[in-house]
Amino acid sequence: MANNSKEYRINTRVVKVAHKDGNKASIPPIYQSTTFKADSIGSFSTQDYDYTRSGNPTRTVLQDHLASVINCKYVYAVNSGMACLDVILSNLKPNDEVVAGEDLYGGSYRLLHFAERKHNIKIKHFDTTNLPLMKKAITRKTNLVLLESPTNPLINVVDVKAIAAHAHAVNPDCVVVFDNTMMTPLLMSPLELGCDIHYESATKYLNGHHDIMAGVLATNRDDLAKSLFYVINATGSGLAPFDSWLLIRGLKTLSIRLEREQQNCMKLATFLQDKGFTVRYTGLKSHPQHDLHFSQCKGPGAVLSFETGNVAFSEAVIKNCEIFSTTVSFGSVSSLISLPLKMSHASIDKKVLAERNFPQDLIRLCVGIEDIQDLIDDLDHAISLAKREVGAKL
Ligand SMILES: Cc1ncc(COP(=O)(O)O)c(C=O)c1O
Ligand SMILES: N[C@@H](CCSC[C@H](N)C(=O)O)C(=O)O
Repeated sequence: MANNSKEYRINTRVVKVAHKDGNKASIPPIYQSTTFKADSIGSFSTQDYDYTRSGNPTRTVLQDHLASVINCKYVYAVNSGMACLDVILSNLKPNDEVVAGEDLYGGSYRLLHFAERKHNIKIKHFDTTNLPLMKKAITRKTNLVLLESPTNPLINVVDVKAIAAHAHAVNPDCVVVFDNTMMTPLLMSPLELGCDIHYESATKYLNGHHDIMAGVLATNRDDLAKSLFYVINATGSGLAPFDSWLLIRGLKTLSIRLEREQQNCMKLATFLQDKGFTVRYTGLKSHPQHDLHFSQCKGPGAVLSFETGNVAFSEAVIKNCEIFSTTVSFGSVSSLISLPLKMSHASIDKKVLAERNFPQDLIRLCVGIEDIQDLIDDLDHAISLAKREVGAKL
């Protein structure tokens, strides 16, 4: 895969989309075509494009662009973040063992256990923040390790370098996979920390406008690239041309969006902490893994969660917000608020959530680019109304 602008810094690479167009269009054209003509029957098998499931020029521009942003050898764009994990799991064999976090995004948890039931894969969950425990859990029998950091929505931080190094030391064939949805390539480089596959839901920050579903898989390993592409082509999960084009467009503003979202998020975290709530955000010095986070990331991201101590109160805060809309997802220019237990993480069995002490009152904020004073006023107003409605002494 071409990596044309490696010499530039990431904030430039994210804007500079390399492409060749016969008409010198400044923006890459959308090849809204499922098929491509063969010069002759003989040339069919050697031409770059024959059928969009196998490859499409707009998707190629996106993938090359992302390879430049991520600074890696191979990128594949697929039709959702979950499709990334599905493609990865499709390469496992019956009885293969997966070690994953117990604090994973709800949809990832659901897909892992679907694969366990359907393909007879063994899934083991551990507290990934506990390094000695992880070192015991990952053995020579472990075929795949799945990590997320900071986790969604508990904002727990994982020592990625140490876990990847251990996994490869005990089993050189173990594939270490990292879900980088919360950080993006701008804030974290999982491949440089020793992971074999970096994937993320491009539905979130990479696109940034909540108008497409997409996923991105990145690797430097030739063997893994081959097996990932095999599944994408065989199953048809490659990203459609128009969505690829929209993602190219969205990506160009990633760096300024993220900068503003992080500034806003930091101010909201401080505001909520000053109000007396228990805030989970790596940008706060009070986060127990603040230093570990900043040893592997360039910023805190723009998702925080906080506990109020009272489920009814949390629900009332959410209901009374006006700018923060009650919506799942994150990474968009607009701010969102949600109750993970009943929304983004509702796909995890209630019993499992209870066993893991998942806070029922946990509110998640996904911070956008609006005026910070309006965001603070919106939350402040919602908190005041909630106090009146629920009568909580907070
Ligand atoms: C951390 C994380 N990974 C993966 C996904 C899945 O992405 P998608 O919704 O694009 O399938 C999500 C959210 O949906 C997520 O929050
Ligand atoms: N109904 C959806 C819920 C998606 S949650 C999306 C996002 N990852 C988040 O954390 O908000 C489902 O069943 O997957």
